Amino acid sequence: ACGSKETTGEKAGSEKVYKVGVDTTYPPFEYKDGNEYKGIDIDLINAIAKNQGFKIELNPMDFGGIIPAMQANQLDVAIAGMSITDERKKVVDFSTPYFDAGLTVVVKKDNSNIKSVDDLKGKTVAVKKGTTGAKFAQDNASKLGINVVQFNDSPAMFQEVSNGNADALIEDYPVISYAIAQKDLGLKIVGDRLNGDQYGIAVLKGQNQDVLKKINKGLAELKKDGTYDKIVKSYLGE
Ligand SMILES: NC(=O)CC[C@H](N)C(=O)O
Repeated sequence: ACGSKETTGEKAGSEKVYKVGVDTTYPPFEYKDGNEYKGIDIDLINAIAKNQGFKIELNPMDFGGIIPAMQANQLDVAIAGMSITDERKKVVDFSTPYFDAGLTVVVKKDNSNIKSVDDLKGKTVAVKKGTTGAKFAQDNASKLGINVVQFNDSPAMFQEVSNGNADALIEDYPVISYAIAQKDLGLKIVGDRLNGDQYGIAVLKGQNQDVLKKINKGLAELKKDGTYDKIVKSYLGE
């Protein structure tokens, strides 16, 4: 009876709840269904936290705000269909890759002039702020001769092409193919994937290394025991 009560109290009171940044609207990776957040990323981070015994709290926001929020110490972790890039590696540390994505060009279904990225000369291309798609468009704007317009979220960007205000958009292949399969957006994918982006879970560079280790360990265990495949299949089918 010497001090055990105090120790227990301290431990319970100081348990860290990791703040996890997620994209607001990015099915099948994250989306709101009623009051509940769902998606591959949501199920995955919950399963990792359960497997490794840490607590999380979801913080949905526009994708472009996630890395700035990490830098302002408002988030500990991010899982947001975030592509692993060398540029981002200067400010965040990534987990091992957990999903193969890659960028693709999307146009209106009845557009027969744009068959690939090479047909975009003189066209207006919609992108989402802070994404690898936005970076691709900006980096290649003069080479491709495109006019780039930016949006805060994917649905707004899709809408811009659906309603004819922009000629094309750039989005991650699994996201736009899921969106097109879910409902008729009047859009189609053209050409080959522009790159081989892979998704990673991020922490601020040099920070939260303990939880990053747990994330990698949890990810490996969930891949081995079939949980990872089960989660992906529950959204994407076979
Ligand atoms: N949530 C997103 O829109 C992510 C887009 C892209 N994978 C990126 O990392 O920039």
